[in-house]
Amino acid sequence: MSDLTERARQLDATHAHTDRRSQFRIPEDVIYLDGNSLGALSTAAAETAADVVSRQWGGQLIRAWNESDWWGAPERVGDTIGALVGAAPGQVVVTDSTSVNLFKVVVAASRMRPGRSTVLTDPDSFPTDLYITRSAADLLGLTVELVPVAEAAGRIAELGSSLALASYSHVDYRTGELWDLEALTRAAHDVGALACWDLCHSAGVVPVGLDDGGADFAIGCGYKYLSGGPGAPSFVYVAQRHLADFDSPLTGWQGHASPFAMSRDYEPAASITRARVGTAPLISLLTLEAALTAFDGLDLQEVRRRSLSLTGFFLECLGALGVDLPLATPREDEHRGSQVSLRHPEAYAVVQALIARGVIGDFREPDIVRLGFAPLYLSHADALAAAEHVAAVLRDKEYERPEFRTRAAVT
Ligand SMILES: Cc1ncc(COP(=O)(O)O)c(C=O)c1O
Ligand SMILES: Nc1c(O)cccc1C(=O)C[C@H](N)C(=O)O
Repeated sequence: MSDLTERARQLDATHAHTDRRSQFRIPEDVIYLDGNSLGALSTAAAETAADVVSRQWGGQLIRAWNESDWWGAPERVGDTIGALVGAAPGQVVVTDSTSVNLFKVVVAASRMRPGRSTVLTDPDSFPTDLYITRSAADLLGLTVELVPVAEAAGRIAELGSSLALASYSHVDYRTGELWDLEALTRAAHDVGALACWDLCHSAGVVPVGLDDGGADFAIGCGYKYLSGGPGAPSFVYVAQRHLADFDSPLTGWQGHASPFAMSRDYEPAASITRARVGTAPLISLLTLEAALTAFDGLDLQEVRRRSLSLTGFFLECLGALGVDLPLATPREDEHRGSQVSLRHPEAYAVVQALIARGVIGDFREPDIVRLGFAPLYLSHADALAAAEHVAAVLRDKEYERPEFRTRAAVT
C-alpha cells in the first residue's frame, strides 16, 4: 500500500463519524466533484419526491396544504437551513431563486438607508449577482460600485454615509476563496450601511455564523451543498432586528399578513413570511427538506473539519503526484471554502478528459478547473483517486484530444 493510500485510509477512519455516503446515490464509477453546482441525490430526497407526488399530491390533493403542512414549509425548511448557517429560528425562509431573493434584498436594504446613493459588490461576483444588483439599483436611482472584496473595507470607509449596502459572496464561486463575513459586515456597520451575503458556496460546508457575525441579510441556493435537487428553491435571511422594516419590492399574496382574507390591500406579514411571494414549488421544496436530513446529528464545525481535510489532502496528493498547476484557491485553511480550483490554459478540455474518466468537476471561465468537495459524500480515498486522474490527464496530455474541446451549452 502506498503512503498516500495509507494516509487516505487513516483520514477516512478519523473522519468516519461525518461520513454520510451511504445516504446518497452516487454511481459506482463516478467521483463526484460538482456538488458545489448540483448536489448529489440522497435516498431521502428521492423517496420524498416520490411521496409528495404520489401520496400527497395524488392522494391528499388540495388537503395537503393543511394535512402535510405545505403552507408552513417555506418557514419550516427555512429554520432547518437557518440552523446550518447560524441563524436562530424565524429569520430564514425558503422561496424563489437566489436571483429573485437578491433582488428583494437589494431593494429592501437600500430602502432602509434612504439618502444613501451607493451599493458595493465584487466585479467577480457570480454574474447573476452583478446583473440583479445593477437592475435593482437602477430602479432606485442608485449607483453600483464594483470593488473587489479584498479592497472593500477601505472603500466602505471612504464612502462613509453614501454607502447603503455592501453585497458580497462568502465564498468566491470561481476561486473558492472564503471571505471574512464578520469583518466586512462590521466595516459596513461602522459607516451605518448594511451587509448582504451570498452563501451559495458556503451553506452546508462552512459554519457561516450569520447571527454571530452580525449579518443583516443573506441569500443562498438550495441545490448545491444542501443537495435539494435541480431548481430547488433558494433561501433568504433577514436578521430579526430588520424584519419590521423589510419592505420587499415583490409583494405577493403569500407574504401577506392574512393571505386568505383575500384583501384588496397589501399588508406584509410581521414575520419572515413577508419575504415570500407566490406559491412555492412544493415538490422541490419538500425534496430539499428531505435532503437536509443528511445533516441530522452533524455539527457544522465537524463538517468543516472534514471538508478542509478533504481539500487539504487533495492538494497534498496533487503535490506528491507532481501536479504543479497554478492554484486559484488559497492554501490556507482559513481562506478556503470547500473546493479546489486549478488553472490550466486548456481547462475546458482538462475537465472533459476528467469527466471521461468518471471524475466530474466543471470548467469556469477563463481557465479554471473547478473541483468541489461535498464533504458528506466524499472520502479521502476519492480525493486521492481524483488526484491520480488529474495527474494522468496532464501527464498523457489527454486534453489535446479533439473530442474534449467541443464546448457543450452548459459548462
Ligand atoms: C454565487 C451564486 N449566486 C447565485 C447563483 C444563482 O442562483 P439562481 O440560479 O438560484 O438564481 C449561483 C449559481 O447558480 C451562484 O453560484
Ligand atoms: N444553477 C445552475 C444551472 O441551472 C445550470 C448550470 C450550473 C448552475 C450553477 O449553479 C452554477 C454555479 N452557481 C456556479 O458556481 O458556477
